[in-house]
Amino acid sequence: MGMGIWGLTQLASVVAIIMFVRALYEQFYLMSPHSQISFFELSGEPLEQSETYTVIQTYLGANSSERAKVVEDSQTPVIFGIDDNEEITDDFKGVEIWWSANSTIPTAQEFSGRPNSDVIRYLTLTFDKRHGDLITTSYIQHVLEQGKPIAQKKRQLNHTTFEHPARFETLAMEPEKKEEIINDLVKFKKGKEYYAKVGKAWKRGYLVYGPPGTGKSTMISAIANFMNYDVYDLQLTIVKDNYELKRLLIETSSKSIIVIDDIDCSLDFTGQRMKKKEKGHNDEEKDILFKKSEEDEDKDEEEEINKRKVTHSGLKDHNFTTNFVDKLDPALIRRGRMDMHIEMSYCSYQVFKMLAKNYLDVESHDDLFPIIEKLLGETNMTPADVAENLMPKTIIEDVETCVKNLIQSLEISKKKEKEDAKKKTEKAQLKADKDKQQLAQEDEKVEEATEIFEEKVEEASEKYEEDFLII
Ligand SMILES: Nc1ncnc2c1ncn2[C@@H]1O[C@H](COP(=O)(O)OP(=O)(O)OP(=O)(O)O)[C@@H](O)[C@H]1O
Ligand SMILES: [Mg+2]
Repeated sequence: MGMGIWGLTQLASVVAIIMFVRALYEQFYLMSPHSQISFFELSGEPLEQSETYTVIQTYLGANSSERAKVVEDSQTPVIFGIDDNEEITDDFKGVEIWWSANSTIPTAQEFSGRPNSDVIRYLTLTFDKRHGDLITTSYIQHVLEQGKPIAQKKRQLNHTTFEHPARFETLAMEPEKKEEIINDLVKFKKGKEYYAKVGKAWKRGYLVYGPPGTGKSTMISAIANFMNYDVYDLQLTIVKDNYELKRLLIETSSKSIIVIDDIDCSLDFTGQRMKKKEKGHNDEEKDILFKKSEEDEDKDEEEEINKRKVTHSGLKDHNFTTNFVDKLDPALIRRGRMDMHIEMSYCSYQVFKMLAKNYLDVESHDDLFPIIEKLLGETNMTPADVAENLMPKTIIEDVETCVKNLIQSLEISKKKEKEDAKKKTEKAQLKADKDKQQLAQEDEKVEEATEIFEEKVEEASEKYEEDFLII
């Protein structure tokens, strides 16, 4: 009906008006159309990435179907977010939004405290000014809500951006053992063809174990530096199943070491581990699994998985554990699958000498070194504690004072160990006495009960006799 009153001319003029408005709009659009909001990577706190930045990056990465496709096709690791100078277009309720990733060289000191702080990254959101309200009220909230859960999952895999100063040269351990590990790594690195020839996946598993402070983390840093790989921290406690683990592993870039923090999940480990645990729950185990994948014939694409097992008593009963154990591919974590077992142990005299060389630049001392050798044979001290004791406490402390400090600590440690042992014996004795006492008490009770029983029997038979007589 409405259309009926519109003649052709009217319609033509409406079209004209629309076109005119559109031209005006376009002109307006080109003149002052956009607003921009930027989100910086750093939160202002040293070494801390802005949560918002991470969440947005995650949202953008997860949202880009095109990127996902590329990933599927080429089997390249998924890298969340967008890369420098890349642009992503998003659509929200029919409104187009543009995201770009940029970086700038810092001019002020405000972003200091970050290793490799050569650039500051930021994400810029560009949108039509007319949609300002929608963007600032709904869209940003939408992005954060969508990105957050994924970002949280992603955090299971923390890329450690710190520099790792540890090198094999400064890692104190028996030289033969160290050499064996280095040779193994070199062989692995060069073994691409060999692995392909024998039809084996190009991967390598290491189990690093030992009490706290014996250098397990230092060993991993040394390996990372030696292989020139990135280090990722993966918390197995949050990984629900195999699928998720695989997804996380794909997320890592190639040439990376993945450190997996794991609670004691009582996998079918050998009795050796159980024996260790009996000694004390301080023992820690750490698995490293190296995995290399071939992507480019010429490129040395490598991936490492470093799996770490921590025996933290407090975490033992946690639910994730059982979930995890049930669902995770045991092949990835079983001790038997590890190609090499590396035991990090308490400081030996040989290890002490390396630490003394590293920390004090001293190779021998006629009077003091023999004392240390004797003490190290009598008490257990971790390389971490030895190193700590060797470090000059003040700038005026000389080598001799430092070595003497260590001797003092070793003596204290020896005394404490003796006292602990004594206490333990005393405690055991006390318990034995108590058990004996309890046993005696129980015997007494049995005796008493027997007496009562006999009395009762007697009473009963007497009564019986009486009754019998009555009858
Ligand atoms: N074998 C070692 N050689 C050189 N330095 C060592 C060694 N072991 C320990 N250290 C020193 O002690 C510190 C702590 O060692 P590290 O963190 O590697 O021990 P860990 O076995 O990983 O301990 P935790 O079980 O507590 O994680 C290191 O920063 C390093 O300076
Ligand atoms: Mg450690």
